[in-house]
Amino acid sequence: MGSYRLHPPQSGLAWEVADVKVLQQRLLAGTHAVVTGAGSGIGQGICVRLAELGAAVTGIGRTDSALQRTAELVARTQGNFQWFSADVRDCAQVRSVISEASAELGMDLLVNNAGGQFYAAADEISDKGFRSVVDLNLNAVFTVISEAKQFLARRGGSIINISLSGVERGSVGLTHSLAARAGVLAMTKTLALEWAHLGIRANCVAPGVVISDSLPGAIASDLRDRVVPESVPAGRPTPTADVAELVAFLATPAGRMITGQLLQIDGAAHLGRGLHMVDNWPPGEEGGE
Ligand SMILES: CCCCC/C=C/C(=O)SCCNC(=O)CCNC(=O)[C@H](O)C(C)(C)COP(=O)(O)OP(=O)(O)OC[C@H]1O[C@@H](n2cnc3c(N)ncnc32)[C@H](O)[C@@H]1OP(=O)(O)O
Ligand SMILES: NC(=O)C1=CN([C@@H]2O[C@H](COP(=O)(O)OP(=O)(O)OC[C@H]3O[C@@H](n4cnc5c(N)ncnc54)[C@H](OP(=O)(O)O)[C@@H]3O)[C@@H](O)[C@H]2O)C=CC1
Repeated sequence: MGSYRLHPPQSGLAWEVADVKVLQQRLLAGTHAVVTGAGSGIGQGICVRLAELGAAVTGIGRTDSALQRTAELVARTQGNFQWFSADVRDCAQVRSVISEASAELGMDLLVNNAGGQFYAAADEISDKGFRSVVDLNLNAVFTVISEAKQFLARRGGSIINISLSGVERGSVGLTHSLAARAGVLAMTKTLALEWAHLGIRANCVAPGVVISDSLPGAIASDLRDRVVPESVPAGRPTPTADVAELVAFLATPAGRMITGQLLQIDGAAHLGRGLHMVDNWPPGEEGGE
């Protein structure tokens, strides 16, 4: 048996199609979804798809113009979208917007998507830098969930925490973020236990590389042309639309027995050698964030 090596994807595969939408139209009509980090990238894609499926969607983020752009995209689908400007690291702001958004509507789906980090070696991360990333990717998730619980409990709602593919193993340059995401995974499993009797489900959805408009152009092309082909067994990035479709599926009754799970949507990247094994990745001072 030869050693395993990555092969470029064959041409003509069934998955070489534009964004695929498999869920029944209006499947989420009558539901209310709250999405953090709604003004760009994955969060924006999730908002648009949920609204297209009939959910009333509330988006949260810090930048009004970005949230306004999501509102415009949702409007094209005849969907229902409201947004609140808030920093998820600010507990008082979180409590205020979650309760204002959900007092009447209740909450059927909460997507904790706001997140991010900078790439840095562990010995280059200051205490403040570590805490800042953990605050965004772990502490804020707890605050949002804590406030949302009373509304999720009304009808039995679903929590989806957006994570990172490979969260169960290490990755060079991501000490702070992986520490936070591992904490979120443990939190997710624990809440799946504690709140199962309320009908509240909790799962993590962990995308592999998603090349969205938010990434700087040089990073995006390096990921697409070199890093992904060299590290993702499927040889391709994860489309935002695929993440949105999975999130929507988990929110439907068909997902009612799925809870406490980590769903990695990454073309087997988590089983591969890891992005950090590719030369010149993570990006250093020349190309990094
Ligand atoms: C399958 C795996 C895929 C992997 C790819 C993953 C991709 C993504 O996650 S895409 C998401 C895209 N967006 C982002 O990642 C967001 C980019 N980052 C940020 O927005 C910010 O860095 C932040 C939110 C994570 C932190 O912001 P903030 O709290 O405002 O932090 P400050 O600027 O005030 O800095 C605090 C502290 O952190 C130090 N620091 C910041 N950048 C770096 C750096 N590159 N290297 C080292 N240290 C850094 C900064 O210096 C401050 O510390 P002190 O110097 O001690 O004050
Ligand atoms: N892109 C990728 O390859 C991957 C991304 N992920 C994860 O998916 C999630 C979304 O990433 P992606 O769409 O790529 O990145 P973006 O940077 O486009 O999205 C992050 C969003 O979160 C918002 N946000 C950031 N900080 C805060 C805050 N303190 N309060 C409220 N909102 C905040 C940002 O808006 P604003 O700054 O206006 O507040 C932004 O809209 C993140 O958790 C990311 O780590 C996971 C795997 C791979």
